[in-house]
Amino acid sequence: MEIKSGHSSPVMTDSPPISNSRLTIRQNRLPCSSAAFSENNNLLLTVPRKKTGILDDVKSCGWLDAMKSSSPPPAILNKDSINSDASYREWTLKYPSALTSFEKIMSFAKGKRIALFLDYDGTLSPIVEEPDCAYMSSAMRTAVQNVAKYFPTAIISGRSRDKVYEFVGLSELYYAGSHGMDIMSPAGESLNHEHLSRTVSVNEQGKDVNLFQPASEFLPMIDKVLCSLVEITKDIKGVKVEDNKFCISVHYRNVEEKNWTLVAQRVDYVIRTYPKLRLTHGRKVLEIRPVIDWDKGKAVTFLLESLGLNNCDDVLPIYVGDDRTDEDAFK
Ligand SMILES: O=P(O)(O)OC[C@H]1O[C@H](O[C@H]2O[C@H](CO)[C@@H](O)[C@H](O)[C@H]2O)[C@H](O)[C@@H](O)[C@@H]1O
Repeated sequence: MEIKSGHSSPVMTDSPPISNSRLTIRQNRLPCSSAAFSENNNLLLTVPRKKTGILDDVKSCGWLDAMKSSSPPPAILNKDSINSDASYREWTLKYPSALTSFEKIMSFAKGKRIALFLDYDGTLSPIVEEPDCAYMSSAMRTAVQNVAKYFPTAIISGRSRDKVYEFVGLSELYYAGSHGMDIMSPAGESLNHEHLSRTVSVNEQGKDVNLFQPASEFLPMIDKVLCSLVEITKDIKGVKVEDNKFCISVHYRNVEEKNWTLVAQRVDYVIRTYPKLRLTHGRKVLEIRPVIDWDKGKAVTFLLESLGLNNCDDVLPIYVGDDRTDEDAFK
């Protein structure tokens, strides 16, 4: 995709966002050398550091626990075991499924204009071992296509926008990749925002589309970190480092559990030298992204404002998602 013209940047901030700050890392710069690292795997344990990085959490087990619990084991996904799991039952009382109140939602939606926001992984596609194979079914694609005939519909994903577009393949949708940091309108639709400006680009079919990329200045840094992460994790079997354009995913789903600490240590080693990057945690994945005041929730608000659907009593935005990063949008 080729950028045709540039406009001013959106507001950015160096302060960590309120949400998702649980894994924010702020540490002193240290030289990063993968050669030195691979010569001595214990190097990290000998480097003095401030008590704010993931390594400290790993040492005190908190991080490892978080890594273990970041995706429920298959047993808990079984219907019978869900019913017999007391803590899960208790949780569902506090957070009941929207589907059990479907009639209520339908009557609430009556006469309202709906805007639909959909997460991709775990929502439109099943969670699978290999991230590159998380295909959505054609039945799901048809359902999304049908709903988009009636309501503005957007996919909001942690993946790169290109990748999620490749999976979904519907040109009539809005796409927000990289956890909302890369927003694209369908051809012929604009992203009109009162305060934030967008760029005009050309899509694969040669048609004009609008882009909004609040983290574009971080691209060179992200590219550098991507290379370092690939290099520093290459000897850990099962690690996959995924380029999500404005953010990076380090997958450990296929890594032996005994090596999870090692994955955390290596990621910490690279990231600690970049105070402008932060770390969040998804389903068996560590996600590295720029410290800007932007997330899936901000992307949803931006789209509602661009569509002229904010602050209207007759608008019902609906967000469907399954992961921690979706909580920013639920809020
Ligand atoms: O915001 P999303 O669309 O939900 O994307 C979040 C991450 O999803 C992908 O990883 C997850 O799904 C994979 C495929 O099922 C699975 O193998 C992995 O363990 C999950 O974490 C994607 O690969 C990441 O880049 C996204 O950030």
